[in-house]
Amino acid sequence: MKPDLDGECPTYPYAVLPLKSAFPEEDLKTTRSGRLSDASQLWHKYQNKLAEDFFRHAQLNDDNQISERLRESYLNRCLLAIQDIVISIGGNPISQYGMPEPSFDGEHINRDYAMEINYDPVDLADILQTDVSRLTEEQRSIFDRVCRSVDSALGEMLFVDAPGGTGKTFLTKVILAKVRSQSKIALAVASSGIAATLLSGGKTAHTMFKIPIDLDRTENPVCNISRNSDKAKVLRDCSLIIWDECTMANRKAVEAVDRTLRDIKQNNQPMGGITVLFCGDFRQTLPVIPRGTRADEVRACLKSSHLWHYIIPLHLTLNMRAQIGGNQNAQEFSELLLEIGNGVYPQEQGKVVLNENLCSKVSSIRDLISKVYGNPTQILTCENYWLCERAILTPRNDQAATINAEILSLVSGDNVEYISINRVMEEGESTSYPVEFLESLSAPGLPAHKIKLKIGVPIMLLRNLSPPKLCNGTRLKAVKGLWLPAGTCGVASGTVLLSALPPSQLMIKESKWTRN
Ligand SMILES: Nc1ncnc2c1ncn2[C@@H]1O[C@H](COP(=O)(O)OP(=O)(O)OP(=O)(O)O)[C@@H](O)[C@H]1O
Repeated sequence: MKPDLDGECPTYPYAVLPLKSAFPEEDLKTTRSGRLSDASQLWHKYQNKLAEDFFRHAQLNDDNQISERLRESYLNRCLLAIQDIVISIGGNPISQYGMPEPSFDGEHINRDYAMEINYDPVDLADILQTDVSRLTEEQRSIFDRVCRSVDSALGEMLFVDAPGGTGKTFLTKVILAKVRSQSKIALAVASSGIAATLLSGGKTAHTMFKIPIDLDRTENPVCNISRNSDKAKVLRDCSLIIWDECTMANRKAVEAVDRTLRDIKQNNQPMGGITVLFCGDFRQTLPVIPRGTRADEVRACLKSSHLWHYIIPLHLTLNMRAQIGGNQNAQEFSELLLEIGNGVYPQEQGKVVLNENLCSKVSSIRDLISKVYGNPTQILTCENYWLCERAILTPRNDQAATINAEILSLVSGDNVEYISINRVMEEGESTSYPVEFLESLSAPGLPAHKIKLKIGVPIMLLRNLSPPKLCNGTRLKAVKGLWLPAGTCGVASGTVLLSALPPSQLMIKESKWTRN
């Protein structure tokens, strides 16, 4: 929810924003600050329209007219669903924004289940109508193979080896639409939050399957899902799982899911007999093992799992990104990436040298910045799409800090400095952990002790404080309110997110920081 920046109480249920187009403009009475003035009146006027999907399900199930009692019950379910969205965005129930309070009496709604079966049939039909005929021959053959496995409940495990740009996202979207259009459950997961946002209904594998964080604690980890839970019901009825970026997943995570599914489905086939489509590219990043060697990474990857023997490999080879753009350099670049990934591209002292036609060489960080952003002052006024099209990537945090400092110095405006709390939780330990030591720590996935921001500069979110929308790696832009605890940001892809990030208490267990 929007923080109370200009002295008025927050009254706008922002979750209704996506539904805005459903309401006639004249009914969207807003206050001077752009907030909805009477959400309750809007609900009473449009409740039947908003609850259409719930009524449709009731009619499909009961095959007759809905009684008044049932109608009330479905309206209540609709309110509960809206409340879920509002809470996921702002953390407050809808009654705080003037909407009627939904009742929980006698209702047990399996929200996980409802989410997986409530895909809009019109959207699914649209995808199928436009995209199935566009599949290339190799995409079509994988599509047919997966559909056959789902239709005949073969419970196969398939792996699509898909180098970047070969149309894996496009293909998985069509497969998901096909299976969901048959009123079956198809779950879409990815190993990273950013990849999950590209999948329809996608979640990270850890969230979906409640995979334990510390996989090394036990030899045979299992997921934290009990047989009688709501989640277990979803998994029991699931027909297909698509797992993107499986090549980055620790094999123990996949094995934990396998054990859990066998148990929940009481079926000793791999993955409890559910068809699973793994996607990924072993030429790209393998599982990250902190301070691990190359051998540790290889040992942790899916290919080293006993499950790999059951997996049927399939391949996407045609680079659609290069094909569609018709850009010769894009084709050459995709071939070069494959050669590097396959380890056959020549190296000079452990480094690869790129052809001049595929890159521009720069001699300093300032040159690099001007190559990417032109005059950095335009960052302040540029459109979000311009910012979305450019980024500077670097493998190390210290290099990122240097580049950030340089860009900040070139952009006009005042620096606002944020400093993390630099005290230990147990006062008695303060002599072992002096302030200077705490300030020098640089934890993975967390900002440094001191960060500087200016209005308008792009920021990358390091921690998913509010998944799935704000997952790790989401790019934000500081738009106003930098004096707030953590600023008010807009998502760089265009949607303005009116949300103050809550102060968090995070605990990091890192043996390298234990002082003797
Ligand atoms: N059969 C197709 N017909 C038309 N366009 C396609 C087809 N397959 C893929 N594309 C387009 O090609 C581009 C690359 O596809 P996509 O993003 O699915 O690839 P990807 O393998 O997921 O890439 P990456 O791994 O780099 O994210 C996209 O613009 C996509 O819309």
